[in-house]
Amino acid sequence: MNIQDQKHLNLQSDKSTGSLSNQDDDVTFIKESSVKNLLNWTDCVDAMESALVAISNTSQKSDSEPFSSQTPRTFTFAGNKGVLLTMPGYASNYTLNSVTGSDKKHSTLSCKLVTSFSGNSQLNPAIPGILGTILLFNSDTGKLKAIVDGTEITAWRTAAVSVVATKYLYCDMNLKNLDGNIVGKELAIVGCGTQGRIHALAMLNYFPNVFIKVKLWNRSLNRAEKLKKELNALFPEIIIVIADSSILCVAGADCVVTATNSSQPLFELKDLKENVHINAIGAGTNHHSELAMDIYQSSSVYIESYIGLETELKGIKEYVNGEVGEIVAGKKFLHKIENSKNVTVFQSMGNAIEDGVMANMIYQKFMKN
Ligand SMILES: NC(=O)C1=CN([C@@H]2O[C@H](COP(=O)(O)OP(=O)(O)OC[C@H]3O[C@@H](n4cnc5c(N)ncnc54)[C@H](O)[C@@H]3O)[C@@H](O)[C@H]2O)C=CC1
Ligand SMILES: O=C(O)C1=NCCCC1
Repeated sequence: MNIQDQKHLNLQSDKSTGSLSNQDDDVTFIKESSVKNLLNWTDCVDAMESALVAISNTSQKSDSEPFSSQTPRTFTFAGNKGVLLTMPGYASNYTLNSVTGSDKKHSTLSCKLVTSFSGNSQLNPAIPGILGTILLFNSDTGKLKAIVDGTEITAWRTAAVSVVATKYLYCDMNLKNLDGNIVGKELAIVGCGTQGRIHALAMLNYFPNVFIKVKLWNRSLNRAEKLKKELNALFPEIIIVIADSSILCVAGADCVVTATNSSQPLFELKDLKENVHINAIGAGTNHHSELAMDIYQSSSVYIESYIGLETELKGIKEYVNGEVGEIVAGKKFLHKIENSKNVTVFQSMGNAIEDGVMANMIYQKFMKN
């Protein structure tokens, strides 16, 4: 039997081996196509809102409040070809409102193993540069309970976290005119690979009727053209254009997503209009190389976790105003910088708690089916 087709993967049922033995010990394997079938933006954004709140609470203060614990992720380099990251985390007392209701509290112990090999896009056929697997453990016994494909989850959870950040950090998101009409906004997608594409889909699906125009830029034109075609088919009412440069892409935009491997800034503060919100996703030599330093210096900057800040975002540490989860939970108000262009930046990095919460959300839906 093809292992991919099994719902439950009995790792070993022979007692003589001393390994896993009965029904309760079955390890559930959730393959990529099953994960894809169970993903939707409402559930993902709802789950990521819970995850971000749990991230911002790092100790247990009561029996009911969400909290989490995690260590900095590790990086094992495979020469100069790529890297393997391990991302362990524990999240407790969080809810998955849209999936299991607001009364059910979840606890998740997990570890994502994820590789990043940027050369994968040059293979024939190409495969994703970021490939992940998430291990879910029983959080009472520590026993492995599920292996969930993490490639699609990584893409969706990153975009869903950006949606939450946009919802809470983009001050201009209440877009009604005095006459009650919505003011059409412009979205710029800088980098049209896996992350650029999924961010475009997330933003346009989650904020319907907000964006009337999307500008795309990619280093190689064919990727921008491919995304334009896909978006035209899905959102015929929205104007989709390809920009000639990253600077022209962000000019006049209200909301920007950067999702490249660029080690050099793709634009500066002067290239942006006022009140812009930026979701900076990609990583070059470090995680904040896509935006010029003057943007961080004069914007309200939010991240997922202070843990990542210490280890991976040292270069912008002094400009960070808080975690998105602190704003979501109402622990902090959005920081305003006087006499500035009122730009907000969500500096994304990826976080183990997001992966654990997403994998559990998928697991809950999978087991219901
Ligand atoms: N913040 C987070 O949680 C996550 C961040 N990432 C990061 O996001 C970035 C994009 O990832 P994917 O979309 O999966 O990769 P991808 O390979 O599918 O797309 C990358 C895009 O960036 C463009 N690009 C590459 N080098 C460039 C350069 N020097 N200048 C301008 N454009 C360049 C390519 O043309 C391509 O379209 C990567 O840096 C990755 O590490 C990925 C997953 C999660
Ligand atoms: O959080 C993740 O997953 C990743 N972040 C940075 C790039 C590799 C994947």
